[in-house]
Amino acid sequence: MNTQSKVAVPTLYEWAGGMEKFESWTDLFYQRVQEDSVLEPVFHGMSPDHARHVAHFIAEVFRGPANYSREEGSHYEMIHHHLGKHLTEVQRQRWIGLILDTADVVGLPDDPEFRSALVGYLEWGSRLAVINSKVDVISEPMDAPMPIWGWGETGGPYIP
Ligand code: HEM
Repeated sequence: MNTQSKVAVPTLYEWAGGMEKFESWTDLFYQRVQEDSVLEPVFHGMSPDHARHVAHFIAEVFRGPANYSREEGSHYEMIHHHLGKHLTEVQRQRWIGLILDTADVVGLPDDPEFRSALVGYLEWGSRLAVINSKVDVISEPMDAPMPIWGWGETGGPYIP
């Protein structure tokens, strides 16, 4: 019997393991970026807060606490960071490959439902980052809301 409907469905943030998990993920990812020949030039000289801000951004999108939008930026500002960077598809694919590999290294959940949602979000967000990097002005309003991501159509969380 499928008992899923009788239990509260966790958010992606909760299922991932909370803020420490997001922070350890992006910390290690941006350390590895600095050793990657394709990505190092893209992120050369990035702010020491970069990894933490990206962790807080994704955690908030996954329905975690609003650290990013309360203290560190907004959806509009996040887009602004990508403007005029002229990111390429080769760089995006390396970014996706490395961040997913790092998800395995730090032990983010690897069940099919979570990974489907994670990959869906990273594909969506990274493609928008590339699109935004080709323009110099943002078409979104300054008060554009943060995106919200959920389990999607897979019906998660995965129950073995
Ligand atoms: C889901 C996908 C993505 C998210 C959520 C995201 C999020 C962010 C955030 C929050 C910042 C601001 C960091 C800060 O405040 O210091 C930022 C900056 C930046 N991102 Fe992304 N990003 C994504 C994809 C990408 C991709 C695919 C690339 C390149 C391949 C990229 C390149 C950059 C660069 C170059 C900056 C500016 C770094 C600097 O301050 O020098 N981003 N991103």
